[in-house]
Amino acid sequence: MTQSLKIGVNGAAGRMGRRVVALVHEENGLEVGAALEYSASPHLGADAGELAGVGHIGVPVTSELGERVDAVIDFSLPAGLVAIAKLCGERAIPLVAATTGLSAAQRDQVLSASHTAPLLLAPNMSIAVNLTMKLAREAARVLKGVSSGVDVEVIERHHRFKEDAPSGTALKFGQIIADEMGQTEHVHGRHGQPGRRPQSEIGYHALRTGDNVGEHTIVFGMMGETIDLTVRGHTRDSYAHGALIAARYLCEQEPGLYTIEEALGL
Ligand SMILES: NC(=O)C1=CN([C@@H]2O[C@H](COP(=O)(O)OP(=O)(O)OC[C@H]3O[C@@H](n4cnc5c(N)ncnc54)[C@H](OP(=O)(O)O)[C@@H]3O)[C@@H](O)[C@H]2O)C=CC1
Ligand SMILES: O=C(O)C1=N[C@H](C(=O)O)C[C@H](O)C1
Repeated sequence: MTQSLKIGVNGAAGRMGRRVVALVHEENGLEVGAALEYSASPHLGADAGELAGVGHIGVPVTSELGERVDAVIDFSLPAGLVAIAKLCGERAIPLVAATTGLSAAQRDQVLSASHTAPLLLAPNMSIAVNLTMKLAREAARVLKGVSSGVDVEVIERHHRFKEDAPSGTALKFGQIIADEMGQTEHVHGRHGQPGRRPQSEIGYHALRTGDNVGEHTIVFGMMGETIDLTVRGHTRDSYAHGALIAARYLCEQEPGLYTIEEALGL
């Protein structure tokens, strides 16, 4: 019988971390190896399964990465991701890095783990979202030839507790489209008298309401017609499920940087 993969969950007491703990616990071939939080977390010592609502699993929340962890899944804060990436790099532990809102310097620090460990850094682990990114790339490729111009706007909605804006996913949608269409300016909201809209910009609009788990609409606005590409999360399990697939995938790879598209087979 093959041994289960032991998964460390960084940010284990958070909204995403709890769902990752629950899904790992329930999935054949995976078990929760460590439930990590920062050293001043009020949840230290609590049982991770009880926090996640799946009953006692005998894994206390801790700030120390234990001895036997086969892979780590991180949904925390930028500082938490930087710290766990350093550890994973030092110990050659595969890392699925899902935290968003990193500065350029923090991103570089995280990426350096890929020299010694398998690493996947993506702002969205959902199959539906990553498929929609492929559709957006294809739309941008075709529409860049429209002579009367195409206005691209990215609208995202998230829960009131989200700390970064716009979402990492919105920024990635924008980057994918700019890579195809060539926009050079990324404009965040508009007010006052910004004047006529130039073709060189992509606009971003971040809504924060209630308990929305994540919704993105990419608007391709033209003279005479509009395309809206929308993808909506219903529960956080769409992200958690993709992160589990990514962790299994990384456990079979050499050190290096991998994409969520590769892990999901898109
Ligand atoms: N890539 C993807 O598919 C997705 C990414 N995300 C991203 O994941 C991140 C977490 O989201 P969410 O779960 O909603 O946020 P939460 O705030 O609910 O969870 C984050 C958890 O990390 C803890 N934490 C804070 N600092 C550290 C640290 N240094 N080390 C370890 N843990 C720490 C927080 O503790 P405390 O509350 O005490 O500060 C909290 O328990 C966000 O950046 C979000 O954008 C979210 C969904 C999908
Ligand atoms: O904070 C969230 O909730 C989410 N964050 C990610 C992001 O910033 O793109 C992914 C998802 O939209 C949920």
